[in-house]
Amino acid sequence: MAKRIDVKDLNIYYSDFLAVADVSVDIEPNSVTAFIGPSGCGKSTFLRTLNRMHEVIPGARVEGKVAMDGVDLYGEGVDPVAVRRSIGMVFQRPNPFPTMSIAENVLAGVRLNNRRISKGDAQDLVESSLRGSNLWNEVKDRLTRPGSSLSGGQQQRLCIARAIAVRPQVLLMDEPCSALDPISTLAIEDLISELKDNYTIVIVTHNMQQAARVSDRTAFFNIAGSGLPGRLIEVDATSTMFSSPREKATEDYISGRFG
Ligand SMILES: Nc1ncnc2c1ncn2[C@@H]1O[C@H](COP(=O)(O)OP(=O)(O)OP(=O)(O)O)[C@@H](O)[C@H]1O
Repeated sequence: MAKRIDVKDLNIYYSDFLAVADVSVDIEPNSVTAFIGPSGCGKSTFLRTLNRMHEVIPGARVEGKVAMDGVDLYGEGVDPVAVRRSIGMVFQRPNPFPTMSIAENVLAGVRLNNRRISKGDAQDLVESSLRGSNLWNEVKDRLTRPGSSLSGGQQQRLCIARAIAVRPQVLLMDEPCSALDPISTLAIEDLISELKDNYTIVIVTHNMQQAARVSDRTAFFNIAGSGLPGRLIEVDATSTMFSSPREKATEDYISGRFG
């Protein structure tokens, strides 16, 4: 079941460097939220705090609150591994395990979580996950071939299948199409629109047309200068952000005047 994420007064650090300051935003369930903004404003950094991937970097930490359906993800006793299981992530470059078979790639996250699974259940999970990522018809006859035998766009859909196989509630996508050709990009965008029936989706994108095409809400981040923290400038329905943003900086960015 898709869940909502509420962020309140979040400051994000790399050691002493305050990379992103004072973010408060609500991310609605069963919707696609796009993060846009110029390079270095902290979109990826902020995205990684939503499933506690940020703290994997030595010295990296946060102040403030990130809650999923009211539960503080940084609360005492919360297991970061469980957080990452319920909030999955898809990266910029498709990163299937190259020598592992297509089927085993889908199951990799499940196996990592030490879940025992019967052969029949594994087959069902492979099929449902690949159907969920719109890849089943293309690979059903070659599930034992290595992940690296697929095209870039297929590999990215394989990674999405791997992410949804662990049944997350939220999917974070960090520029998932930036390494893909236009056709594969459209396939992933169609898939994102379908996935929001079941998941809450957050996508970082440099492509404004993509944000306009796939997202329901858009959050614009900006940075006033190098060495200064990135900040969330405004967030609203995507149609509003692209037609009548409140802030001039948003309008300038969207209309290509900077960034
Ligand atoms: N591992 C890290 N260690 C230290 N500083 C980092 C690290 N990763 C990112 N930063 C810094 O944090 C700030 C935000 O970077 P981030 O990659 O989140 O921005 P971004 O908006 O996603 O950029 P881009 O659009 O170029 O991917 C930058 O100043 C960057 O140099």
